Amino acid sequence: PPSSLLPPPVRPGAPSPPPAPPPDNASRVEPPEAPEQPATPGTDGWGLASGGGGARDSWPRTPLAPSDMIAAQNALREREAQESSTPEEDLAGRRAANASGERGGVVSTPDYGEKKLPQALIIGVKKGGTRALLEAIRVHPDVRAVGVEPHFFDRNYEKGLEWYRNVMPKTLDGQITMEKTPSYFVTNEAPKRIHSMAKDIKLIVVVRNPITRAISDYTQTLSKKPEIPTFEVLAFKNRTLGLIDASWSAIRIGIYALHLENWLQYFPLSQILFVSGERLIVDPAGEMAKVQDFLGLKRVVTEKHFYFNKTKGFPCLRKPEDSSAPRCLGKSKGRTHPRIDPDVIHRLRKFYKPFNVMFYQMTGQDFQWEQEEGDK
Ligand SMILES: Nc1ncnc2c1ncn2[C@@H]1O[C@H](COP(=O)(O)OS(=O)(=O)O)[C@@H](OP(=O)(O)O)[C@H]1O
Repeated sequence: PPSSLLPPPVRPGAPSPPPAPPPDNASRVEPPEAPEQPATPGTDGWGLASGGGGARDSWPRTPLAPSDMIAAQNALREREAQESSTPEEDLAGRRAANASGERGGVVSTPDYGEKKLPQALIIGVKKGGTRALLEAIRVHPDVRAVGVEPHFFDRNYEKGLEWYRNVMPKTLDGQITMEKTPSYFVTNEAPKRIHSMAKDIKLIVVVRNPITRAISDYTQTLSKKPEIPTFEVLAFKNRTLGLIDASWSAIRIGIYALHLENWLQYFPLSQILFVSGERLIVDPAGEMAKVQDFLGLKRVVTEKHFYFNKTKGFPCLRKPEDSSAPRCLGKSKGRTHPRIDPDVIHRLRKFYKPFNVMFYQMTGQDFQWEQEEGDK
């Protein structure tokens, strides 16, 4: 199997506990609740939440790398751990949406009901399109989702299930509670922990061409830390020999077959939905139909909820007539990727191909990444 081609993953040390997230602060619907689990004093509580899959949660580099590389990589990792994928950063026009007390075209339910543990999770992948998916599915009146990433099963697990439940929005009978934390997909302990909470939970993974995903991941880091080495430098253990550094998290996260193997020890394939990150952009309604079917929901989110915003280059959620606020994701999505040396792309294609093929076999879905240019 492809995993035998890889160096064994190095287990990271226990991460330091991050600040506690506030309750559903992304609910665009209801008036804010009094925080039962306030953010740690002196921190912003949320701004430091990872965009998911940062190296801290997964795969530090091997000690074989030269020391200067390790220093650069450590710096990188620290920065990745500080990446944010909060709705504040991701969503344009959220305040306006809040002010109008409206929720993606669906009139909100007031703050009734009770907080429940999630019945469905978006577990990955980082930079796959997870924010777009969450924002689209929460338009559905039978879905309530926490907008921020709770990172319960990777960083906050010791806080316990009651803490986790408190992070969730209140739901009415029949509504599904959801959250997204893209780093779960690459967290070794996550499947076991999630299984012990709810073995019938539904899991959603948004996957994207691993090469594009890696470049997107790198671009995010670069935007915060312009002095990091080039993608080409970080991608190789030995460029002359063409040896890809599979321990760099940007590369490692894209070895989907490897991570999936871990999930399949605990969950049947039928409990996992794989959403194409590429199709989520070109046919959001089509992908949302699959998501709603998988969740056992009526197909409420359809073509009429989306329009293609040419300026952004992405689909955005349509607003109801009485509101002018845009519902496109913010500027942290759709950053311009740096141009990567075509030889490096070529080498990465060769590297990922066996893993991609294995992933297609495991899932029974062909995501057609071999047909793509590489970085799109
Ligand atoms: N509708 C819409 N609007 C904007 N962006 C969209 C959309 N659908 C998918 N995408 C793609 O989502 C990519 C970011 O993925 P994530 O939201 O999973 O990132 S994160 O892990 O939460 O940081 C982001 O990656 P980059 O383009 O590389 O920034 C987008 O390509």
